[in-house]
Amino acid sequence: MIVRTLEEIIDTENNVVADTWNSRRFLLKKDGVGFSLHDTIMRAGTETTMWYKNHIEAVYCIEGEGELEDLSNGRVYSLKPGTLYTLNGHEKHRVRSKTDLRMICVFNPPCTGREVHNQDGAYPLVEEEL
Ligand SMILES: CC(=O)NCC[C@H](N)C(=O)O
Repeated sequence: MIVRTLEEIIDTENNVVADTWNSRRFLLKKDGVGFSLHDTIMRAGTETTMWYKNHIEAVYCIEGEGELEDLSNGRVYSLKPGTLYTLNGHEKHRVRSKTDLRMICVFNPPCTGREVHNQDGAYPLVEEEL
């Protein structure tokens, strides 16, 4: 069994800070459970364009207000606590945060730790052995 707390992660390298978000990474590839799980804050007043070509990501909003745009068809959805989106078609998308948005993010295949978006908005696929 793996038991972790946010307090334990916050001052470690598993709190990954990028320009518009920071991601507290609770479970990673090395944990061997088949997915990674992150508690992520998208900062108020920012927008982030992403395109997870190599991963499926599910995102569950638990705090804040914002907007999600599916850039494959222009549809716009509001984000608020209780909203889940899943990029099962690897859709290019954009998140606009009106307030800080707190999102629980699950990735398959799991992230390995330090990933931040490349120029396409993707995370590279790391094929390292455990
Ligand atoms: C919602 C979203 O994808 N935010 C970007 C950060 C990423 N999900 C992460 O936690 O690594």
